[in-house]
Amino acid sequence: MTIEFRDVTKRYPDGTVAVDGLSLTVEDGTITVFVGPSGCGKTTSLRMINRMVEPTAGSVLLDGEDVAARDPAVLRRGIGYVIQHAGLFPHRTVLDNVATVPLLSGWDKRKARARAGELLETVGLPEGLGKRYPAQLSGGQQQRVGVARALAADSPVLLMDEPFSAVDPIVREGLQDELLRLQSQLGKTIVFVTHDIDEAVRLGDKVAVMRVGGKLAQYGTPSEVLRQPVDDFVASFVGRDRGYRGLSFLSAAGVEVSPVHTVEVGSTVDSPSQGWLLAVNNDKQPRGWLPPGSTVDGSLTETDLVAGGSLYIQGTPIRGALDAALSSPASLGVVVDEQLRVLGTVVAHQVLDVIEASPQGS
Ligand SMILES: Nc1ncnc2c1ncn2[C@@H]1O[C@H](COP(=O)(O)OP(=O)(O)OP(=O)(O)O)[C@@H](O)[C@H]1O
Repeated sequence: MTIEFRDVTKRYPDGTVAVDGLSLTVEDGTITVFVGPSGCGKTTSLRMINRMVEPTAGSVLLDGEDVAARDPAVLRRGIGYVIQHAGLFPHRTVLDNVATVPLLSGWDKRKARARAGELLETVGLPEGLGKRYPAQLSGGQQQRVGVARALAADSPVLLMDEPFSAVDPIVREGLQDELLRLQSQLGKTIVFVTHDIDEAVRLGDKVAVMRVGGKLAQYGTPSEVLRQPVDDFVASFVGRDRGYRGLSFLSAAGVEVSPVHTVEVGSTVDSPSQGWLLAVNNDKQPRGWLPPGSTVDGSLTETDLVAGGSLYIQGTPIRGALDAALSSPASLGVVVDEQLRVLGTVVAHQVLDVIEASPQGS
C-alpha cells in the first residue's frame, strides 16, 4: 500500500506549525524512516496517517484514497501502531494485549488468543510469556510484544514511533535485526520515526530528514542522503554524525555547558514562562520541560511538562551529549552529574563543532 502526503500542513491551535507543506510518497512494501531533531514534526506526520491528528491543510492518501473519507476508528484498527515503551495495557496479560485488535474486530476469544500466540512466536518470544503481565517482562520483551500487537491488525501498514528508543543499545540492535527479518518475510509498508540517524540508515529503504518547523529537508535512500546531503543542516545532522563512529570514544571536554533556568516541581510559576524551563525535583534531577508561554494553575505538576530527551552524564563520551541535544524538546541537551543532578545544557551545533575540530572528526 502506498502512503502519499500531499502538501500537508499541521498547525496546532496554539499556532505551532508542526508540519509545513509536507509532500512525499512512501512506497509500497518499504520501510520509510522519518528522522530529525526533537520537535521537527515526525510524530505529528505519523499520526496524520491514522487520523490521530487531522491536517490543517493538504491530504494523506492510502493507495490514492484520502484518509479523511475513512471512519477514524475503523481506519486505526486496520493500521498497526507501535510506540515507545510499547504502550501495553498493564492490567491485561501479554496474550490479551496482543489479541486486542482481533477481539475488537469481532474474533472469538479462542481464535484471537491462538493468533496472539502465533504472533508472539513470530517476534521471537516464547509462547509461555503470554500469561505474564507487561511489568513482568524486560523492556526489550515489552517492545516485541508491542510489535506483535501491531502485527495482529494484519494490516499492510505499520506505523512505529520511536519504538526502540527506550531500550539499551544492544537490545535495540537486536530489535532492529528482528524488524528487518520480519519485514523480509512480511513486506509491509512501514513508517518508522526516530531521532537516531544510525537507526534510520540501518532500517530505512528511504529516509526523510526533517528540520524543526516541520519542513522536509531531504528525502532519499540512505546512501543518497549520506553522500549528497542537500544542505548544511542535513550534512550536519546526517553526514557528520554518521561519520563519527569514534564518537563513542571521544571526550566531550571541549563542549560548553551553559546554565539553564530551572523550576522545581511543586513550586508556583507566575506569568507565562519565557523560553523553555527545565523542571527538576528537590534533588535537582530533571523531570521534564515546561514549554515557552505555559501558564500553570497553582503549583507545577508533572502533567504540565513535556517529557525530556535523553540525559548526558558529564564525563561520558560525546555521543551522549549529541544524543541529548537532538532528543530534547527544547533543543537543549541536559547535562547531569553522576547523581543525575542538573549541571546545565548543551546545544547540538556546539557539540558538532567540537567533533569537527577533533582529530577523529575530519
Ligand atoms: N497537541 C499539541 N499542541 C500544540 N503543539 C504541539 C502538539 N503536539 C505537538 N506539538 C508541537 O509540534 C511540534 C512538532 O511535534 P512532534 O511531536 O510532531 O515532533 P517530533 O519530531 O515527533 O518530536 P519528538 O522527537 O520530541 O517526539 C513541536 O513543536 C511540538 O511542541
